[in-house]
Amino acid sequence: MTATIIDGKAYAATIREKVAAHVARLKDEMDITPGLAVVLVGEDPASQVYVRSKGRMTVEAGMQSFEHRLAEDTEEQELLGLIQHLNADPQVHGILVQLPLPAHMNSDLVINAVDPTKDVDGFHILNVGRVATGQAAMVPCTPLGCLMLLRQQLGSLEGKEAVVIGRSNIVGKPMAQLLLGDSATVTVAHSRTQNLPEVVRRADIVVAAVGRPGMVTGDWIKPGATVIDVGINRVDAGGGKTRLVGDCDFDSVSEVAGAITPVPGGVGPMTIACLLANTLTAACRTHGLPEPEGLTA
Ligand SMILES: NC(=O)C1=CN([C@@H]2O[C@H](COP(=O)(O)OP(=O)(O)OC[C@H]3O[C@@H](n4cnc5c(N)ncnc54)[C@H](OP(=O)(O)O)[C@@H]3O)[C@@H](O)[C@H]2O)C=CC1
Ligand SMILES: Nc1nc(=O)c2c([nH]1)NC[C@@H]1CN(c3ccc(C(=O)N[C@@H](CCC(=O)O)C(=O)O)cc3)C=[N+]21
Repeated sequence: MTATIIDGKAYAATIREKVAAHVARLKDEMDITPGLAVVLVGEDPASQVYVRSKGRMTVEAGMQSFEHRLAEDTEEQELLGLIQHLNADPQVHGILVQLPLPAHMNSDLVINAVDPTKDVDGFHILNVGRVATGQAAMVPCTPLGCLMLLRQQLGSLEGKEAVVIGRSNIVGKPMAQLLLGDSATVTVAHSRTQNLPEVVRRADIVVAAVGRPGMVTGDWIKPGATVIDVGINRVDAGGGKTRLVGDCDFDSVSEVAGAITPVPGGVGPMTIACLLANTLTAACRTHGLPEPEGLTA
């Protein structure tokens, strides 16, 4: 079997168009321009790339983009002060603090300092609890993007066997909650899981969020399964060049799977599209306006 390639890049573009159309109406009819503030602490080159493309796509969707870059050795208190300032700024509807933060900062404290209604990453403890209990929340962008791709590919997820590899707070755990919310039967695997290939072979749906290039191979995959590859790994491509690969060995997995997301061009663009969607949703909620349909879980 040769897997269908799930074109996350194209699907993300349709979401960004929907967002842009709604933003244009908000501006026209209500004189409201949704705004997203992105805070980057330190000089990590990969993070700088994400922050730049987030800023560009925010502006392309008709929203305001505010970028704050702080030095690596910034005191935690200064970052908390900036967050208070953004919480109070009516032009800012969404706040994203790029992770990971430098080691001298307490990430939980920083994340929970963001006003939960502006927490477009969905990492605040209140949003985590709302997602877990099925209440209206800000849903983390990467898992939301994966859920959208799965629904589009499979229709209903009800009763499907899903295996999520990875249990981080930003991908694995919220992904498991969303799959459960759609009535899949969910297993969360991690570095201590025994017989991982066997566990994964049961799955109709595999979400790989590990950070190990090519770890999942074709012999782990049930024929016809849908595979969502969240991994973003930069590897040596020879001649001083690098390239991005996922957590799945694309060539062998795509011979067995029914459908698979590529890296790049799969989950990554969906993450950014969902960030814009969350910013729009936050702006609508702040102003007590109806939310756009189909842009949240
Ligand atoms: N496409 C996108 O938009 C995004 C992509 N990513 C990418 O997704 C990947 C995961 O990110 P993130 O969740 O932040 O990573 P973390 O490092 O926070 O978590 C990795 C998880 O993988 C598990 N793990 C590690 N090694 C193994 C192994 N050998 N077998 C099974 N499980 C293992 C860990 O288990 P344990 O808990 O036991 O240590 C952990 O739960 C990365 O490649 C990252 O770059 C991340 C965010 C967004
Ligand atoms: N607070 C916070 N929220 C995040 O959502 C967050 C974060 N911190 N820290 C880092 C990770 C990583 N992440 C990605 C987003 C887009 C792509 C993306 O668009 N990738 C493109 C390729 C980009 C390239 O070529 O480098 C693709 O997969 O096609 C990747 C990774 C968000 N993260």
